Amino acid sequence: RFTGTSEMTLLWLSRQLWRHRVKGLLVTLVVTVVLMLLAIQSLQPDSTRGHPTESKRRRPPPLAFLKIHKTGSSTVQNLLFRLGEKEKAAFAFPYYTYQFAYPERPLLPQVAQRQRRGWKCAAQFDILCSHMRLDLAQLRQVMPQNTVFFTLLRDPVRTFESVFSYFTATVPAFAQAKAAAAVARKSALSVFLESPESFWDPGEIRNGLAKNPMCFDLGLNSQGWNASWPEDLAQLEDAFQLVMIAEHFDESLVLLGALLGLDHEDLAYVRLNARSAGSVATLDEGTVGRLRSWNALDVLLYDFFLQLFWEKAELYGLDRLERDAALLREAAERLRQTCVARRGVPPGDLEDLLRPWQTDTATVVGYELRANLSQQQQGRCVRLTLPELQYHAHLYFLQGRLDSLFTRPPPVDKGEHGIHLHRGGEHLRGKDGRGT
Ligand SMILES: Nc1ncnc2c1ncn2[C@@H]1O[C@H](COP(=O)(O)OS(=O)(=O)O)[C@@H](OP(=O)(O)O)[C@H]1O
Repeated sequence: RFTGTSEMTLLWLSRQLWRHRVKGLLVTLVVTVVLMLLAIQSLQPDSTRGHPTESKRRRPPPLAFLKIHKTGSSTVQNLLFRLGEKEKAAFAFPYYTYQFAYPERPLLPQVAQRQRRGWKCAAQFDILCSHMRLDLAQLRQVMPQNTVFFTLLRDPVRTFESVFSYFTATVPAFAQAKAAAAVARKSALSVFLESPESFWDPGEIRNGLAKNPMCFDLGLNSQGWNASWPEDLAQLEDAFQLVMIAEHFDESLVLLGALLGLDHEDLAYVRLNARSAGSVATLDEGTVGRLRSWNALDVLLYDFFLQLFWEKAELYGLDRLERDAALLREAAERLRQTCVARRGVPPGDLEDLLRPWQTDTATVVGYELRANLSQQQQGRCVRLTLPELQYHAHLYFLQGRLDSLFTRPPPVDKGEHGIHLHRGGEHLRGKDGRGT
């Protein structure tokens, strides 16, 4: 796909990256950064698509999307990345990484640190959509006053199953259940659900996702029922102009489009970060019941916002919503037909640029693009399928920040090859918190 020296370097780097995937922490991080730089520089600029409304369209307001784990949030983030890149938006990114100090919440220091270090910073941010644990007060200080806040929820049973599968090795409560399951010769999830309390230490912050993960990401007290719950929900209802629902993804996007003045072409997407069928557990009725009871606050949260969602849908008009969702599906299907040769592609078959981050316990599939795309189509199609970490790296580069990674290092460990990396090299750390 890429030509000449760049192609040979890429091939070499690809092999190195794959070979050292598990053990080569610092070396691989350096390789990853260079690889991203080379590959991403090869992307053609996303030239405007020239549909009739393009020139007349008003610029969307500033946006803050709370990216809640395992709800379909990477699909929405990709859409915002594409939109923001086209509009030359200023992204409020975390410092050298893809998430805001998760699961801690020092959002402001992370943003301010960049400014202190002299990175090019716009007067105000247009889009914030990286993982964080919500802290409304800080978020309001970072983003302009007229920011539109929105987020996405997913059925709590499916969300937890996905969280468990993806983070089995890194959430301590899950890892302990996995160890016990190996002895009992059962699945880690079923062992965990038999007695979740016995694996769960609520004082361990890395266990945040182990119970009511959506509430946790929303910054709520997610450990159990508490008196402030109704008030907390009311605050969220106040703060978020839209809470989308993954089970009604297209309808949610139509409502988002109406809120932001976007059309179907802007909203077209492919489903990102999906696990292979083999990584998804089949849940019997008993397991579903146990999942719902362990995640009772997430169930309440979801039911509350599902009702609100339908109220918004009724205001929009249910028939109109279905019509517009059908048009969006058509636009998305056209784009998929143009771009995608094969979906559900296992990681080993994907080129590095398009390979989603993998964990030890879940296989995440991706897309193979059609051959013979024009340069313009290639730019658009690569962006459509570009996984979260790679797209972060690309936008960092565009905003002149990856450059700073090499020329203006923060206080650091000195990595191999004499290149300074931020401590632990979080910049391109994997989504389970380990290096690549
Ligand atoms: N459009 C749409 N509709 C419904 N569901 C979707 C959609 N896009 C992604 N997904 C599913 O969301 C899961 C990935 O979620 P995230 O991208 O939020 O994960 S992450 O926290 O950023 O790693 C992942 O779920 P699992 O496959 O069950 O793990 C995706 O399949």
